[in-house]
Amino acid sequence: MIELRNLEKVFKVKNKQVTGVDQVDLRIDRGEIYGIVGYSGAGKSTLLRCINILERPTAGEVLIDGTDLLKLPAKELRQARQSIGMIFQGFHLVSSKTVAENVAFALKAAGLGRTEQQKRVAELLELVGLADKADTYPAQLSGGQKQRVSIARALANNPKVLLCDEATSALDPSTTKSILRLLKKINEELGITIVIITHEMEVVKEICHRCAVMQAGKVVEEGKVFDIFANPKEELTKDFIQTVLQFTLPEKLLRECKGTLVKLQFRGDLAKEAVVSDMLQAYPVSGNILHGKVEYIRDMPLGVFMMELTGAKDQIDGAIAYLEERIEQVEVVQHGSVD
Ligand SMILES: Nc1ncnc2c1ncn2[C@@H]1O[C@H](COP(=O)(O)OP(=O)(O)OP(=O)(O)O)[C@@H](O)[C@H]1O
Repeated sequence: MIELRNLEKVFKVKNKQVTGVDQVDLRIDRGEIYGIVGYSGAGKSTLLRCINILERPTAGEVLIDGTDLLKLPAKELRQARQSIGMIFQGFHLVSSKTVAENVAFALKAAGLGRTEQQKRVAELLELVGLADKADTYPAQLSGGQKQRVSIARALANNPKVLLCDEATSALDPSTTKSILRLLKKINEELGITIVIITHEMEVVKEICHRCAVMQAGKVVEEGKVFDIFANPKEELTKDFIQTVLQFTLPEKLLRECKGTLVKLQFRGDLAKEAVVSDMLQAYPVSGNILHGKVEYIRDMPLGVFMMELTGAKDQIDGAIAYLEERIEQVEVVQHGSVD
């Protein structure tokens, strides 16, 4: 439904040219939640703003349901943009207007009558869980509530697409979770396609179906979120994944650990249990689990744990080879110093 072809955005700053987005090809399907991650300056905001032509690309195509927005005359482009809602990190609410007036503003602009506006505002505030805040001013709301108002406003004209520009970056972790739950509900119940840019892999893990990783204006890796977590290819992607999957063992524990340390990563928590106990039965080694956790990537479990193996070297080598055959990722973090 959203297709970016050879997209490029070059900014002219004095005599210099700065490339914000560099030859990006991307396809986002109808009804999916798509994440775009990258460090600061990677080009995420510019890419997102090119989707609704808030930023006009210098080259390429922006196709929404097959129509290239860049080829539309001004009036038709304005209409097409009504089907793309957007929310921002800083909420962008009008402080002198009440919650209801902030939401109604988008409806007024679309030419809806007063009674219809009131009905729609009530529906939207109910949807975002703010039915009791209609007459409140933004200054009296928490950050999470302000973001809910901006989501209601973005949905006012029944968009097909919702663009989220670092929508949770200004919020604490528990408010972030509640906003992500709301976005997931909107996606599931209204079928709205959501594109979310973020520097937090946690956000991607929580709600996205697929994601792209950006660096220096380019998409360097792209795919289903679970596959990206389970099997990242690029170093940059691995860095992002580490922010969610990494655990560090206390130094004292590492110093005292004389056996061979292996890190196992596997899909599903139960599958692994049998593999490890089978390995311990097949090889005369001891296995001591030092750390383990199962992360849910959307709803699919991905387990990571660290185990210390002790025993004769050839038996440990055999045990590791056995694990490697059955578990997706086995990494020897430290070789044992004693048998
Ligand atoms: N209006 C502009 N004029 C000139 N250069 C710009 C403009 N907007 C963005 N850039 C440049 O384009 C590149 C990409 O910026 P962009 O804001 O899209 O990155 P980002 O990944 O969203 O970063 P952040 O997370 O910090 O917002 C950067 O080098 C930036 O300096």
